[in-house]
Parts: sequence; C-alpha cells; structure tokens
Amino acid sequence: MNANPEAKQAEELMKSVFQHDSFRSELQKQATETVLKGQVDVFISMPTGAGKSLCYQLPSIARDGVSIVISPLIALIQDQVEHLDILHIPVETLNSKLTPKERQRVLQDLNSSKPRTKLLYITPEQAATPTFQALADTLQSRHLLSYLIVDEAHCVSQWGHDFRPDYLKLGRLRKKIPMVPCIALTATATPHVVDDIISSLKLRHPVAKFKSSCFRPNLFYDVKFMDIIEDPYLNLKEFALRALHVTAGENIKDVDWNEKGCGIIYCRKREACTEVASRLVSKGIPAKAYHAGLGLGVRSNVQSDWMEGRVPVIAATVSFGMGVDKANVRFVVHWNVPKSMAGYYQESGRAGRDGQQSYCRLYYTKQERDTIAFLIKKDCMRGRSKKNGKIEHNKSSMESFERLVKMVEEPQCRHSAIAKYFGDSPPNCDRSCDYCRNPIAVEQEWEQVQRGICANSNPKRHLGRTAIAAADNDEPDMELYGGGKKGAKLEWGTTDNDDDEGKAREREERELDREKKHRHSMIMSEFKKRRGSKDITGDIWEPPSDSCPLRDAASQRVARLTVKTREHCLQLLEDAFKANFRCHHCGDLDKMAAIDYEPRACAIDEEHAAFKTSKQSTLYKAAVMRKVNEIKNLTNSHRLHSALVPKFASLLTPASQLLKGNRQCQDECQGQSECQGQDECQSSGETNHQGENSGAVTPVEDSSGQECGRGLPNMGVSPVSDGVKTENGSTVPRLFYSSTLTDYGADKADISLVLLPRPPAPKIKYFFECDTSDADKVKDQSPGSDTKQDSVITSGTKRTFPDSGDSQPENSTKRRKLGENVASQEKLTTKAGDSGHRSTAQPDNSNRSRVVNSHDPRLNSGATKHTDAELKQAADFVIRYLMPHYKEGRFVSKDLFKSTARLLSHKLRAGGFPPGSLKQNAKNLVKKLFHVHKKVTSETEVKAILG
Ligand SMILES: Nc1ncnc2c1ncn2[C@@H]1O[C@H](COP(=O)(O)OP(=O)(O)OP(=O)(O)O)[C@@H](O)[C@H]1O
Ligand SMILES: [Zn+2]
Repeated sequence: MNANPEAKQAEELMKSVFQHDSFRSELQKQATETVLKGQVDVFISMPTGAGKSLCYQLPSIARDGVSIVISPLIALIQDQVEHLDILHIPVETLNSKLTPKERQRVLQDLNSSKPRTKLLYITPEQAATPTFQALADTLQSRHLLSYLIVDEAHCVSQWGHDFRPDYLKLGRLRKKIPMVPCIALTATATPHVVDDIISSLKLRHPVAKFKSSCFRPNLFYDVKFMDIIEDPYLNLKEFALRALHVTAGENIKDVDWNEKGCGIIYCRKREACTEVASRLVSKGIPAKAYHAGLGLGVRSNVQSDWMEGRVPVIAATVSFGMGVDKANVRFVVHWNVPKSMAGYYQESGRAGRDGQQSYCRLYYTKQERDTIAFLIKKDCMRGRSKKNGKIEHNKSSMESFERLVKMVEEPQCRHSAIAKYFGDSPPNCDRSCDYCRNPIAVEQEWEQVQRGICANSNPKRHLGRTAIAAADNDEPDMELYGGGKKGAKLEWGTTDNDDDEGKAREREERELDREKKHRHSMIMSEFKKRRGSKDITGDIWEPPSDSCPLRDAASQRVARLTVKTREHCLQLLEDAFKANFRCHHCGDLDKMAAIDYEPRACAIDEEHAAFKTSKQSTLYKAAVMRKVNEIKNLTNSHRLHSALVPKFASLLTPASQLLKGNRQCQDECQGQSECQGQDECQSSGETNHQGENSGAVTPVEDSSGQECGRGLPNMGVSPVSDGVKTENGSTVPRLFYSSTLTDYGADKADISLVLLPRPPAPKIKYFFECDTSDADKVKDQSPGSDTKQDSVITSGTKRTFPDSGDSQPENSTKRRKLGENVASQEKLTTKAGDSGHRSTAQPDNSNRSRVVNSHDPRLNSGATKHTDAELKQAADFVIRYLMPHYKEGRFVSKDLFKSTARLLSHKLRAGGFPPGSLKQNAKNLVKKLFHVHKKVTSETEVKAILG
C-alpha cells in the first residue's frame, strides 16, 4: 500500500531513533529520503542549523554496512560522536588522537564480518592514509560500504572560504569506490563552490541537489560603525541586553540564562576577547573569553559554562562555534570585521538555530577593514613565491571580503547582499535588517563615517579595496593545493581547531609587524625622495584646520615637518597610550570620565614635547617613535605609562595600606639601596624628587607612616600579592612598581605603577580642584581632624584614601608644607622650572606635573564634602557632553578643558536653570558654549557665557 517505503522508514527512524516529531522542512525530508534510496549522489546545501546531519545519519543507520563521514576537524567529529552516542547509534572515529588500543578496537570491529559501527568519522588526512585506504578496500570488497559522506564540502573548493587542500585528495578515494553513493553537505556554497564540489568529489551525474535559500528570516542583521559610536562597549552591552530580553527592572544576577538564551561575540584577536569579556563584566553582564591562548582546561570550562547557561556571553575567536550546537543563541556579534562574506554568514548563522528571533551585529571600522585587506593581500603575496599554484583561492578570499565590504560600504539590504553572494535571489527581508528597517538612517551613518575618513586621514594610508584590487591585477602565482589559506602551515586533522586558530593568529601578528615595517620603510623612502619641499606624506605644508588637536599647530619651527605628519604622529602616540591604558583598566574604563580623554591628552603632551625639543623633522619623528616604542614596551610588560598614572591617582590606595598588608614590600623598601630620596624627602617634606616629568610621585609611607618619597618606585618590587586587605576590610588590588626608573626606556623620569583592578573610584574628581575659596572653607575642618580619610591631590586630581594611620604631627606639617607647594601648582599654569624642587625642566610638561600630597588641607574630608553628590552628578553630565568637543580639539588645552568642566559643573549645581533634568541642562549649557565659540581659548570666554 505504501508507495514510498523510504518515506515510511525515514519517518519511523526519525521519531524512534532521533526523537524528532517531524522533519524540520520539506527539503530535509526529501533529501533524507533520496539519500535513503541510495540511487544517486546527493548535494545538500542548507543553512547552519537546518538539520543537514539527519539527512545522512538517518539513512546510514537504515542501511546495512558502514558509512564513512569526512569531517574537517577533530573537534567537530567529537561533537558528532557524542551526539550520536547519546542516541545509541554505533559510531566510531579514527584520528591521530586515539590511543593505539582504541584504534585497534575500532579497526577490529570494522574488519569483522558484521561490523557494529554504522558511521565512521574521519578527517580528510586520515582518509589519505594507507591504513584507511586498505580499510576502504576491504569494506568495499565485502559490500559493506553504505555511503561516502563529505561534510563541510565547501572545503574542497578553493573558492570556499575554508579551502582545505586535503579535501582534494577525496577525489581519489571516491574513484576507488565509484558505486558507493556520495553525499556532499555544506551550509555555504556559492555557485562556483557548488561546481567545484561536484567536479572535485567526482559526483555522478545526475546529482540530486537539495539547496535551500540561505535566507534566515529570524535573524536581524545590522551594522554599526565603531568610529561614530561614542561608547562602543556601552552600545554592545545595550545590544546584548536587548537581544537577551533583559529588561531594565531585572536583576541580572537572578536571570535564568537558559531561559533568556546566550550570545557570541567574535573577535579577531585574543586580547580583544579578553577585553570585551571584561568590559561586559564590568558593566554587569556575565561574560567569558575563549581563545586558543587559554589552555584546554580553561577553554573547556568556558565552553561548558556557556553551553549550560551559567555564563550567557562568550567573547571568542572564530575557532569557537564550529560544531557547537546551541539552539538559543540570541545574538552573534562580530566585534571586528570578518574576513569573508562566507565566514560572516556562517558565524552569524550560529544565532537562532531554534528559529526564534535573534540578532547579528557587525561592528565595522575602516581601520579593521584595511588590516584585513592587508592580510589577505599578504596571503596572496606569500603564495606568489610558491610554484605549481593556482590563484583561485586567493581570488575567492578577496572577492568574498570585497563583497562583505560592499555590503557595508554600499548600504543595502544585508540579507540580499548575502543571498546575492551565494547565488540566491533576493529574499523578502521584510525589515529583518537595519537597512530595510531604516535605509535613510543607515545611509546617513555611512556618510558620517565617510566624512570622518575624508577629514581625518590620509587617503594613501587606506589600503582597503585598493589593496585588494592591486593584488588581483598582479595575478600572483599561488600554491593552493599545498598551502592555501590554511593548508600550508596547519596540520588539519592532526591539530584541533584552536591550535589552528592560534597559529593563524600568530601568523597574522607577524604579518601586521611586517606591515608596519613595510609602511615605515615606504614612508622613509618617500621622505628621502621628497626631501626639500614635502613631508613624509608628500604634501606641502598646509595650515592646521580649526579642529586640529595639536599644540602650536601653526608653528613651522621644525623644518619640513607638516601638520599632517604631526597629526599622524599624534595618532600613533594616542593609539599606544590607549593600548597601554586599556591593558590595565579594561574592566572599569567606562567608569572613568577620563576614558577617552586621558590617552589623547597624554599623546598631545608627548607629541608637543617632541615637537618642541626637535630641530629637524627626522629627529622629531625619531623622538615620537622612541616614545611610541617605550609605551608599547610598557604595555607588553603590563605596566602603565607614568603619564597615565596620575589619571588613576584617585584609584590608588596609599602605599601604606599596601605596605601594611605586604611584608615583602616593606622589607624591600627598607632594604632598598636605591631609595636615595628617603632621607632627603623626610627632611624636606617634599616628595617630588623626580622633577616635572616624573609622572606620578606618590607619597610613600613605610609602616611607621614615614614618607619614603621616591622610595617605592625604586623598591624593585615586582608584582606583589594579588590583593591586600585594607583596614576597612576591602581588598586593595595588586601593585606593580618598576624596579628602576630607567628599565623601560629613554625617559629616565618615568615611574611605572600599575594597579589592577581598581577599587571603586569617584570618577569625576579628576576634574575638580577646589578653588581657593573652597579650600579656605574646608581648611578649618581638615587638619588634625580625626577623620578616617586622607585625601590626595594629583595635579588636578583629588582622591580619598583610607586613613594611612599616620599620626605624627611632624609629618603632617611636612605634608602641609608640601600641600602648599601643591597649591601653587594646582593652578596648572605653572611653567617648567618655576618650582624650586624640580630637578629637570623639560619644556611644556608642566601641566603634567604630578605631585601627590596626602595631607593637603584642602583635600581632606571637607573637600570631599564639597564635591558632593550633586556636583559629582552635574560633573558627570558636563564631562559627557564636553568630552566629544575636547576630542575634536575644540579646547586649546587640556587645562582649559578641565577648568571649563569645573566651571560648568559648579554653574549647574548652583541651579537657576529652567526646569528640566540636570542632564538636559548640562547638554544645553555645553551647546550654548559651542554655539558661541568654535574653539574655547580662554576661561574668560567660558565665564562670559555662563554669565
Ligand atoms: N527534524 C528535526 N526536528 C527537530 N530538530 C531537528 C530536526 N533535524 C535536526 N534537528 C536538530 O537541529 C539541530 C541542528 O541540526 P544539525 O546539526 O544537523 O544542523 P546542520 O544543518 O548540520 O548545522 P551545521 O551546518 O551548523 O552543522 C540539531 O540539534 C538537531 O538535533
Ligand atoms: Zn533587508
């Protein structure tokens, strides 16, 4: 009666063995039945999560004999084996990770007259071994081979994004067993890839093709431009919460993540994984990093935390996710630009496997685009030197990346762009992407980015698509079969996925280094050619724009040095400072009002210092490069640059607290011969032995409360314990001090002091020094008061400390004296050399003079009172709205920015504004200021506006 026995059998097995109620789609049903019939070779292309595995697993258990399944990664194979084990389906694998005993057991079964094994998973490398070839022969001769199944079949094509040279060898295997039905499966196949699969695997015609549209209507795609987002981490956090349906009223700690779902954030580099995860954690979202550098144990813990819903967000390199079958991934973020459209589709497709609404966001920057373009180009160039190669794979990498770039840079429906890439007709997106939802907004954002690019950068530095095109025209002679994108260096099938990723990453790092060197040598040769009239970029000196952030921007005192070059150098410094800054404070950066401002401010200072002290352009560049390298070295050795230290002064716990909690530290300090300043500082009461450029000079006390002046930085103490208990019971973070002042670069006055992580800090106090009247007001309250707080000011930075326990009046006096000294410097207008105690007088660093005084009377509890909650709140808003203007260079100096922030905040606190929120009033006030002035050049201007 049943016209289609395969259909019946398939349905029964689907229910009884696989425990599904029905086929997921008509396509899945038909494909499964066709495979089950076993009359033709089959090609199946369905999106991730569509249920491709069932199409071959079910027929494999239905037929007598063994099916050989080729899968690219051992990790993937293990997932499948585990899954089938649970379903009690006899499955085995042969790979390099098996013990000889296990291997023997598997082979024994397969060589038996009636093997128990139904599915045998192997890697393509394994398929090429003599052992396997012999096994295939014997199974074939005994008619025990059911199917040859090639999973992730796009790996066979050099047009695929994951080309695997060893997949090509499968053609030979196929030739050996021509009558065994071959099933090829993939989630991502362009028409070109489909052709390659069919021909390389020698599929018999007519091939039965089952290809569903790559359109996933439950995925909402959008693109965000990192450069125009004020706080990308905040943006990420908000996106994640929305995607996970966490409402404002919900306490994140109580959320059941198994119910809400989870998310993946893909990052290109390991550091980014760590940073993203810690940023999210600092914003209250449980997140963990996952990458090859973590070690197997950690990785597997992270993965199971995520899989089991203990941690909803994982920030991972692309090695994560292949074969991870989690249904309720509510979002996938690409924090960095993906390398190909195909990869992007595959990775983002890990969202919403359960068919529920999910979100895919791509954060895009032109800088990342250029880096990826460079890496792809390099891949091509490397292939050039190899013989017998073909260029298709590289062309495909370029094309795939170009298509991705095009999708973003020529705003269009994201789903359509993907569909077009895979040769599908445009789907009915129905507002399932940002473009279809609001095309005007998307176009405007892109225009905004473009304007930014045009205004701020030298087009010559943009490798982007130009770079790709150049490589394309060059037609490099690539070796693909022996060493395509991943094939040459990575032993696929013998390593696990993460190792591959790790190696690939190292290669990328090396490439980036080479890129930098290459750029540098190009710049230098250009410079040589143009010496005389033009600068390194080949441009004639042009006056600075209004928004130029450089100090003395219009000065032409250094011959052949242009504004553009200076801006470029400033950028290099800023990037280096940012990396240094982030390296230590990634967890809590967002809490700092100074987040964006400080690295830039330091960069402006350093650039200007180089400018002022150099007579020639080459010397200037050398000075900048020295500084950049110095900062990078510090970053690499996990130390914070001294220029940034004062920015965190409010976070520093008095050394006394640390010393109390750390005997080792005390001992070393006391026994430290280099602590020459100890006696001197005790008698003079001054701590700033380092001079103006010393960066932070923290008053250091030994256990008896005596100041040790510069002693601590010289203590030679390396990382001390991971947290020291303070008197109030809280844990003070780890502290690093550089052993000598000179151990990390040319600037002898640097002191590196790093604190990780930080105790909660009042963020806005950086910008507040009390004016004299305030100081007077509080003076009466502070000295001798039995307050449990010491306050420290650091050149415009005020902070409160737990009591150091110092009760010696002599020391208090000394410190007060120092406080007066500080007070005179607090104006921040002091010129280098003004202060007698400065040992060096390098120009123009006066505003970075860092003097820390724990007993400045102005800074005691009264002062703290002065910076009351209301003022702090006002200041928070002021800084928020002022910061973008500062970043655009609309203040002539950092000091003016600070004083403006202070004035505005006091004004706000004083009230007298039309009804409205504090936030709105702050916004209006800032607006008003810049409505009148394009650039703020003096405090008087600000006061005039404030009335
Ligand atoms: N008919 C079905 N009904 C319910 N669930 C199904 C059905 N078919 C497959 N699934 C489930 O869907 C999930 C995805 O299936 P599968 O792993 O086969 O997808 P895939 O297409 O191979 O994805 P990928 O390309 O990521 O490997 C699995 O958890 C599987 O158990
Ligand atoms: Zn759309």
